[in-house]
Amino acid sequence: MSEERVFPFGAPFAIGRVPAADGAEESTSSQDHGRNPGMPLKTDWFEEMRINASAVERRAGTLATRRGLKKQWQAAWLLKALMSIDLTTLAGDDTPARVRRLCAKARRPLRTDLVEALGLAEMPKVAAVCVYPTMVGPAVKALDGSGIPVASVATGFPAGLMPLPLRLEEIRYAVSQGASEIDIVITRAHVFAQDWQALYDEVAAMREASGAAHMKAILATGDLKTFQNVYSASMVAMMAGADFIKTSTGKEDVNATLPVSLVMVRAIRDYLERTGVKIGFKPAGGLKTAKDALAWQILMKEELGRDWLERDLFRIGASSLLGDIERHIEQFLTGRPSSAMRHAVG
Ligand SMILES: O=C[C@H](O)COP(=O)(O)O
Repeated sequence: MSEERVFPFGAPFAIGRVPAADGAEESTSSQDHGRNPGMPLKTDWFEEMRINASAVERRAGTLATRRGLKKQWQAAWLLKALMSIDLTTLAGDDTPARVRRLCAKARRPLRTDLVEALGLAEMPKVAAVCVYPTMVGPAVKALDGSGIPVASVATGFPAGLMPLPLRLEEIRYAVSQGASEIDIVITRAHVFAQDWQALYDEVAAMREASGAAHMKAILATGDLKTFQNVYSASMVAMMAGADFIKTSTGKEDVNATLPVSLVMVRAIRDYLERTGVKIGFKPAGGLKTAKDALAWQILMKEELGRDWLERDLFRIGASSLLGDIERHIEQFLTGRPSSAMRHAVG
């Protein structure tokens, strides 16, 4: 496979760059957008908001098709998606051995021959490894020296139905084990009761317990029932200091969907307009295909812009997406369909 076939726009892009949709390479150097300082609760920012559900569904439905990525850019976008993955294992039968295997994959998510064929100077890495609190220690050890952060779910994941002091203690435990990112779950009942003060107070307390660790707030949107609830919960989580808002635990009946993600990214856009603060977005749960990854990348770029293709503002939470991305990159490089059995599961 000649370099020209793979990169008709010229020299291979460097890690941390992604070609523009029109093919022009544009720098989007990774920058740390820092922490969300949060702000006092202002319910008037969302209580008056009316969301037109059919307009949301329509817009989400056209997003993935509106901007068909030119075939020659797809490998670059998929590589970018791979580098945005929070590679996850959150199963009752997780063991340190499984977590070590996952960390080995996080360090080397692509086969060496594919890395070479892409003309990359170094092995790309996933954005983070995401595990349960008791698996943080083994993950930190296995990732030592790699620069890959460990994210821990906490606060009684996935249901969140534990007393708040225990949920806060769980955060502190995960941080003490070396987690530098904490994925919290909100109390859904506060949303059903429209008790925004209670929701704000719990998320703010979780943010404080996270200390220097970046905090992602999982809204469990499949439980929240209405777009209105999703928008309001997004706003409250951001006001309370969440650095990222995340759709789902992967355990709800309905996990990440494009319409719900659209509502969340619009909330991020509104928050940015009002405060100047950039909040990250993490779709999670049920994202398994390269096509899914591209659809969410298009959503980010169309709705929020190029900065939200970088992993400091965009993550994909997934336990079984990497294999399909690797398969599609190989298919792109060879021009032939690649069999799933040639790739590691996950
Ligand atoms: O936070 C990440 C999710 O739990 C992953 O869900 P998944 O197993 O459906 O990919």
